[in-house]
Amino acid sequence: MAMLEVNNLSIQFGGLRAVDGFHVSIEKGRLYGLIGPNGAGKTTIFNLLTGVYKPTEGVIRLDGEDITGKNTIEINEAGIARTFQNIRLFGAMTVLDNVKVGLHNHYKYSTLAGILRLPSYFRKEKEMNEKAMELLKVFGLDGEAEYLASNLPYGKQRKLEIARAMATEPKLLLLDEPAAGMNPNETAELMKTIHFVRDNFDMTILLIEHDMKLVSGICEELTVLNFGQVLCQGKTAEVLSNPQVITAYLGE
Ligand SMILES: Nc1ncnc2c1ncn2[C@@H]1O[C@H](COP(=O)(O)OP(=O)(O)OP(=O)(O)O)[C@@H](O)[C@H]1O
Repeated sequence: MAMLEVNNLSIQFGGLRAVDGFHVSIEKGRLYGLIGPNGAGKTTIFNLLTGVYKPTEGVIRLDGEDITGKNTIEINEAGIARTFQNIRLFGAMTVLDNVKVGLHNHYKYSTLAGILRLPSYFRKEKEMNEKAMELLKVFGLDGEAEYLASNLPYGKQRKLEIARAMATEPKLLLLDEPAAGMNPNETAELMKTIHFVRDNFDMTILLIEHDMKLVSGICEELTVLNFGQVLCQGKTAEVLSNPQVITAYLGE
């Protein structure tokens, strides 16, 4: 069974059909790319998959569960986590606290226990600190745990965003243009991080990216989107040599 199965997904904004009959099937553990020209509908698809928008038509299944029409919190709990085109960290919070925000789905204590500082509150806080530090270690950020997130260099902020998404223990990780604004060294480091996440967490990853070096370097399969519709789908090398794809996207 596919980890993500999408059929006939569509959304209309006024007269514009921004996503039109989108379909994809992504196996567990796959590193999958979604590419296409500006305005093709890629981010709108992420917004549909994460419940920001409700589709006009279509079905979304995650690991066999129909999640169509659920809200963002329900979808995160069902197992989809994402990062954004423009990094959205809590800049005034520490690196550690940013990861702990992601852990809150799994570590719940009552408001009363929090206000009264009951033993159960301290126990959960200690567990969360340990778990968050473990994750930061995995991402090589444990040395900066007490830094303010906004003080990290750009490449590390991206890593932290991925670490925070991973703290929610997702089944599917969505990365929206993770290499945007990165220099070549940062992009190379990011490619290692994405591979590492896939291999170590057995994670299924769907990413939107314009950097073709990253796309051809790490994506095993691709969907090319054009004017909201699937133009081409399949193994990366085959898709990138497809004449229609070269005309619509790569040759621009
Ligand atoms: N909330 C909205 N209301 C109206 N139109 C929208 C809305 N969100 C997106 N669109 C339109 O839908 C189309 C697809 O936009 P989207 O941001 O998904 O493209 P994209 O492929 O992610 O582009 P880029 O590569 O530039 O990020 C665009 O024409 C955009 O203007």
